[in-house]
Amino acid sequence: MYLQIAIKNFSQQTLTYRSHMATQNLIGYRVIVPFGKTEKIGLVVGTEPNTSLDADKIKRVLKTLDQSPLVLLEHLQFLTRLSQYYKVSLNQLVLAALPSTLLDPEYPCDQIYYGRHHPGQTAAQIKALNALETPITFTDLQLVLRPSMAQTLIQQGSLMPCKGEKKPVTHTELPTLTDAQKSVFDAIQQQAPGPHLLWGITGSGKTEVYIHLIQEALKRHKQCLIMVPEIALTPQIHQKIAQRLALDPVSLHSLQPPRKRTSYWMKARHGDAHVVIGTRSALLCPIDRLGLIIVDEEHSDAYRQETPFFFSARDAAILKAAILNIPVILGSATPSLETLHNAQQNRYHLHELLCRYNASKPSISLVTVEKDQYIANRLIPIVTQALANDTHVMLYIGKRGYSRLLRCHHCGYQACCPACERPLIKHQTGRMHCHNCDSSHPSITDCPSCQQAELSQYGAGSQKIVEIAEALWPNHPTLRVDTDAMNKLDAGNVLQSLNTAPATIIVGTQMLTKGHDIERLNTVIVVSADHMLFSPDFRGEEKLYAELTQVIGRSGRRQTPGVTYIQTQHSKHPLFEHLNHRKTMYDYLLHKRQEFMLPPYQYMACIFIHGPEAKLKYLNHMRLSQYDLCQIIGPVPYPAGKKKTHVCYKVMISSECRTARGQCYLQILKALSPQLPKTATLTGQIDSHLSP
Ligand SMILES: Nc1ncnc2c1ncn2[C@@H]1O[C@H](COP(=O)(O)OP(=O)(O)OP(=O)(O)O)[C@@H](O)[C@H]1O
Ligand SMILES: [Zn+2]
Repeated sequence: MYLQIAIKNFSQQTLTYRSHMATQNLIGYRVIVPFGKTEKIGLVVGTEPNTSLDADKIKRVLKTLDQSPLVLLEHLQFLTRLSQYYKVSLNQLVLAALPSTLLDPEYPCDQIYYGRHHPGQTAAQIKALNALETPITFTDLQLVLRPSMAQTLIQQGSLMPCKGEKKPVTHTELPTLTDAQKSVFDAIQQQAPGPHLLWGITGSGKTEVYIHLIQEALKRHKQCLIMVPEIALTPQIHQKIAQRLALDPVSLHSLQPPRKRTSYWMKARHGDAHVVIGTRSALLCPIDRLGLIIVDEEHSDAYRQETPFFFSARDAAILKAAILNIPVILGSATPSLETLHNAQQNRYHLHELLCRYNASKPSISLVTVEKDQYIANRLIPIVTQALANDTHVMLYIGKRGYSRLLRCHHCGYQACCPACERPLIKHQTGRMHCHNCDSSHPSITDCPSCQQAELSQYGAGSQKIVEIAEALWPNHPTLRVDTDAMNKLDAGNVLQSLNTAPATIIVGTQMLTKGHDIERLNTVIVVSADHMLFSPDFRGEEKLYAELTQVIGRSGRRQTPGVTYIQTQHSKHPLFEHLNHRKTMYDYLLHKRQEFMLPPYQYMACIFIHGPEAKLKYLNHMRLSQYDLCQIIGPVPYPAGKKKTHVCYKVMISSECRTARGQCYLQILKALSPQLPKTATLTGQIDSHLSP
């Protein structure tokens, strides 16, 4: 018997080994195998009775590590389907699905235990548990604890071997759903399984509906997965679920230290966590008794993973739910055009929540600003009054940094990133940063091109707005929320703490927009919305609509009505005209897509070729052959990113037929790869909507 084993190796393909067990089915088990002069841990993903390889050269597995499969068959089936759809190797997907410690040969491999607090533990036991870093192997456990203590903890279930069991759920009383929420809840219960779009305006209580659905799933001894687009949203939902359902959800995200992540992953895998909250990678965790998936803020681009391979966690969630035959809820106030289109075509069930819970819809005013003004004069007393009323004020600015452009008024020189040619952004530290490729450069004052003038600064980023706010309202704290100021997890915690903080001016970027439920925030000012009105990205308007709706939605979420002021120089733009009428807005956006033959009316894919400039010059003149039912554009030059000496080319494929698109994509990859120099890399994105 030959085994296909997923294992870290250069080819990124699974490797073949000979089984050491005659009869046992090892699919889903971890094994130790010889690898060159060392040994490695791999996961068995398939078996075959024969092989076309030279049988004498195939090495034998040394040892099985797990007592039961670590990855379930259904989950392997999901990963296989995902690999077929995104044309990514199964090996890569399996490696991404497992926490790194579980494949680390340095980590001794015997039975793994993880710690669990529960009532009735003595102070000494709690202390011992706290001192342990779990998950822990049996061997390590003997080294860290007295054998008698280890024994007791295992016996009483405070240290759980990774096997899985059904933990009882405590029944809690949930807030009563409103009639509208109840009818959505009932409809989902009746129509499950399959994809459901929950299109509910901001503050309509989508989270409350999720919690009721989770409670029902728990009663059926199922586990639930809630996906959030950003780590910043995990603390809030974690706290809400823990409180409402009296249980301890586990979170899975990339900012966790490896051991902690492994411990949580194990709890999810073995059924010990009733509710798992996570960002896109959580979807790859083989949750034992998964009965419900919720994809909150489904429209978010953060569900798209680009490296090391491309996939959309939202779309993958739909695939997973189909394989497991369970419901998947896509929730948003501003669904993506793809999802809405699918609902309109009856491929997804559609549920709507049109009113806020116990609050009115915030009002929107457009405010004209003069070119050199950052905050319109007429808004200043409004903010002052809001702060005096002990309420928070949000100044939303979609951009980080201090000033956005450095230009010479004499010769027109503009400071740009030497690597990717995007404008450099000045930060308060004085240095200039490229937000595209994350590089940092020393500041320049005089124009390096004509030496005739100092560079002038244009456009404000969040740092500048903080400076302005501090000067205007010196007696109130300002809080800057962007990726330069804090990491995403801290942002979530800081925003949570605002509920009890004095009246604060919150200045921030997109980290603020989605899902946050901040009390006493009634006044929101969008400092500038114009940067995306004329974006070259065909999704620019869709994104701006979502961004604005989400920002507006942060205000007035309790009794006092919210007011949003949008500062613009283009108040006649159709986007503003439809801003308050979601149906006509979506008609407007969808109509444009149909007219220009863009998604969701077309399926797209992109291929990127990265490499040294000299070696890829020939791509400038290359003509790719045409494929039936597909349009192909490129190769065309594309911004290259970090490496100065490298260039990038992009090929775009679009088709009305999904299968034709997929085949064409593979054929182009096949045609391109043998021609490329070794130093070049080829990557691809299926369903990618990157702007041309
Ligand atoms: N039936 C209910 N009973 C009690 N409180 C509710 C109910 N429905 C909603 N709420 C409260 O109303 C507020 C807004 O609800 P929630 O955060 O669920 O809205 P949402 O639709 O998820 O909004 P967003 O899209 O902006 O994230 C919350 O504080 C929530 O607890
Ligand atoms: Zn750059």
